[in-house]
Amino acid sequence: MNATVRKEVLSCVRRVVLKLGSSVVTSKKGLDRGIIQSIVDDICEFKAQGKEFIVVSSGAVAAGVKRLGLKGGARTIPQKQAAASVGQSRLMAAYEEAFDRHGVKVGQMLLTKDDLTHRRRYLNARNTLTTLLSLGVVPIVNENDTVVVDEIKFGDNDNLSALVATLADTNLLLTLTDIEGFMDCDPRTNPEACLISLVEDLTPEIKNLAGDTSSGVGRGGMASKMEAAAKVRLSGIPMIIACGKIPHIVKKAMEADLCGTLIMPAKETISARKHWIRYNLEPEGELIVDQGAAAAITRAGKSLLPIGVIEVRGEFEHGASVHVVDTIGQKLAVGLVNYSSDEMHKILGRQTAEIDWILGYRRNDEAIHADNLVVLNQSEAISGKPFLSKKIPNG
Ligand SMILES: Nc1ncnc2c1ncn2[C@@H]1O[C@H](COP(=O)(O)OP(=O)(O)O)[C@@H](O)[C@H]1O
Ligand SMILES: N[C@@H](CCC(=O)OP(=O)(O)O)C(=O)O
Repeated sequence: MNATVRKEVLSCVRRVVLKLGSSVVTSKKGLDRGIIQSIVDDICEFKAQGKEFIVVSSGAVAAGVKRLGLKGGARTIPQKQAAASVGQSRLMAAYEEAFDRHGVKVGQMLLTKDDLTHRRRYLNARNTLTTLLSLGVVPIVNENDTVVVDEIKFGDNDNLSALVATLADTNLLLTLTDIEGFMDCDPRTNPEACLISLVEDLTPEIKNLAGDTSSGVGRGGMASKMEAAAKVRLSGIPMIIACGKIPHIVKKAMEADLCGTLIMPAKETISARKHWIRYNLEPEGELIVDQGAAAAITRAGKSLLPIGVIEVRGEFEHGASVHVVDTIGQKLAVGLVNYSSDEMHKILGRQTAEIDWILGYRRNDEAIHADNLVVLNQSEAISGKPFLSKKIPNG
């Protein structure tokens, strides 16, 4: 069953985001050029067959720390940024050299969270990525650590790779780390840990099995890989988490070998635009809605009308992202609101036909149009099934 599912999922893969963790591309001595070369060799084999790859590579900070000889690592934010600056150019040089052996060109793309929040910049990033791919170039992506501080970071490259996978319309997110795959507990603290080789439905129970990092160089651990999985599966993209230290792991994973963990796409997916609304924007306020409106948007897929809104929280402009919340405080949806918070205060609870004479104009009939509204936990709510995972001890 597991083998059949893998073959089926991988048979239609054309474009891949390959995420390489710091623990894969670096060792205690700094950048691990041997590993990088062998992964690049595998990529080029598939590239020659017409498959496209985008590499999201961590390792700049870890490589920079070594290069700068910072004993005890980069402690402060400026130190991390300095290390990233030094390490990033070394990282790129290693990829240049490795791909050059195959006559393949690479292009660097350093992104910040802001780049993927603003719609125009998001679309620009998409154009650049697809143009690079059409020119046969392998884009090497990383977060632009030198200009961002913790509050405005993606935080980790797992989440960044998931956003890139959706942005670039890929068919697989292949994440290589320092561990066999996703296990039922952290193998570093529990030697009894078993590999979960197939995850069909990413329920909260499954996600809770993932812990933080203990590698010393990684960020986010398995928990951020599960966040990434939740993001890509909602775009219909499967994810494989496997160990980057295993020889020819890219080849094995792409050829449906039973390595690592395969996380299946959700049965109900959302469009790339709705995905952007849900995962790339930071909600700036809340609209509290009555029971009727809650049912209309969550069960019937309707727009949110001003009449169903009973309270407005926060200050926002029209076009901002806001949460839609029910009367017991549950976040039901997120969407782009057609009126500012000041306007919403005036029109809440009122009929659409009244908007004109209350405001003197009517921008839209809806507070949030259904096209700009994303119901949260959609896949779980719709499938309503208990989770099912297949466990194969150590393989
Ligand atoms: N349930 C789990 N299964 C596997 N690994 C886990 C789990 N929970 C926590 N981890 C930790 O996650 C680490 C991998 O994440 P991380 O160190 O961030 O790697 P990377 O640098 O590749 O992103 C593993 O080394 C392991 O210690
Ligand atoms: N942008 C950072 C990587 C941050 C990160 O997420 O690291 P990892 O958990 O190893 O993927 C760097 O290049 O060092």
